Amino acid sequence: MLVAVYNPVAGGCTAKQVFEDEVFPLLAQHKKSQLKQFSTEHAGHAGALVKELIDSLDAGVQEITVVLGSGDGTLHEIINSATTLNGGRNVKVSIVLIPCGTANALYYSVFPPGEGEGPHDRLRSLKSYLGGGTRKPITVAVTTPVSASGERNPHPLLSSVVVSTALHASILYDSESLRKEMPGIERFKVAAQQNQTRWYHATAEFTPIPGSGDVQIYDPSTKLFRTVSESATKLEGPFAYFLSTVNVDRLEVAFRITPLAVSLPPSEACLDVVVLRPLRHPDTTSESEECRKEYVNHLWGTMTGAYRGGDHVNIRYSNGEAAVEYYRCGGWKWIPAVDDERAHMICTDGYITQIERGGHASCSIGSQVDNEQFAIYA
Ligand SMILES: Nc1ncnc2c1ncn2[C@@H]1O[C@H](COP(=O)(O)OP(=O)(O)OP(=O)(O)O)[C@@H](O)[C@H]1O
Repeated sequence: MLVAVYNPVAGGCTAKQVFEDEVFPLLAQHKKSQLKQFSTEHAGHAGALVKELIDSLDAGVQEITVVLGSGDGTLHEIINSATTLNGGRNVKVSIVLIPCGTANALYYSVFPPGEGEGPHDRLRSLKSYLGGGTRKPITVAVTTPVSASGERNPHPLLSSVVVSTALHASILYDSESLRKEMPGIERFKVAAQQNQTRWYHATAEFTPIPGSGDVQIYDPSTKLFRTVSESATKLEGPFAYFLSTVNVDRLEVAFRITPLAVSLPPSEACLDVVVLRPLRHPDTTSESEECRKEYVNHLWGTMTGAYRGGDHVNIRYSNGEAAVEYYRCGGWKWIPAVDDERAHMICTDGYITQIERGGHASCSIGSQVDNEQFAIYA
């Protein structure tokens, strides 16, 4: 089954126009105009629609192709509604992605614009599909909130781009209220400034990559990953930044936060995690107001490297230590300090979930079955 779904309010509200002017005419040229078409009417609609369509398929039909005009958030809704992990049928979902959102992290990671390239072609996934191109599996990260009594939430949250806490989760949380006045990526920058002196108290624990059986860290002196000892797989806060990605090396077209996902690709599905802990900086001697203010310069000095092609991963402090701790793992557990309210926020592809006080969140790479259910035409 082939369907078209677009979110008319994603990004700069361009999806309707893009579909009418570019997507539908190209589909018609390829004799594929007989498809069901939907414009989403409310948040959550895309996920409900695709789930309904899957449920209506004849028993023998094992695949649905969705020409999707949206950002990463609407794709996130579809994945979470359709996944077998949340009771969905085991039907393969192939996405033809038309980037109509604000950040479009997945699209720009799969189709990065070349250096000095002009306006970016937003029909590359569609052209791949029409030309019989490749279905690239979408690896999922599975995040489970766990209550104070140790009860795992029965509905895990799937992500196809990012799972984060700390600064990034705060940015996504605060930027949502700025969406109307700032439809573009500038709202993320405003929210970042609002949160730049906040640190997050928590403990993070990494679990091994399933195949290799180890947790790895990037070493800028060798420009390679190495195995970390078991005792070094547990990190104490405070944290400024804690973010893991799957499928992407960037969160916006020019913000390559996990560049090694592409430049040093892993041999199997895993999570790339970028961590910044202020007290690792040689000049940061305490958690005082003064140190927090001073650390803002170090924070942005490092993070802006993501806008320079991802060179933050090679920045080193005066003591030779890497500014960024860049891990590769099979999963992680985030245990917020009970009295740090903001440390209880988890962001999964832009959606914010609160961890129960006294509880924690665990995130792991999806199983082979989970990682084979969804794919994007690339
Ligand atoms: N008709 C609608 N009215 C209001 N909200 C909608 C409607 N249709 C979808 N949504 C919601 O719009 C939100 C934003 O969509 P989406 O994430 O695709 O775009 P974006 O946030 O602009 O882009 P990105 O995620 O790439 O930054 C989603 O949370 C989705 O649930």
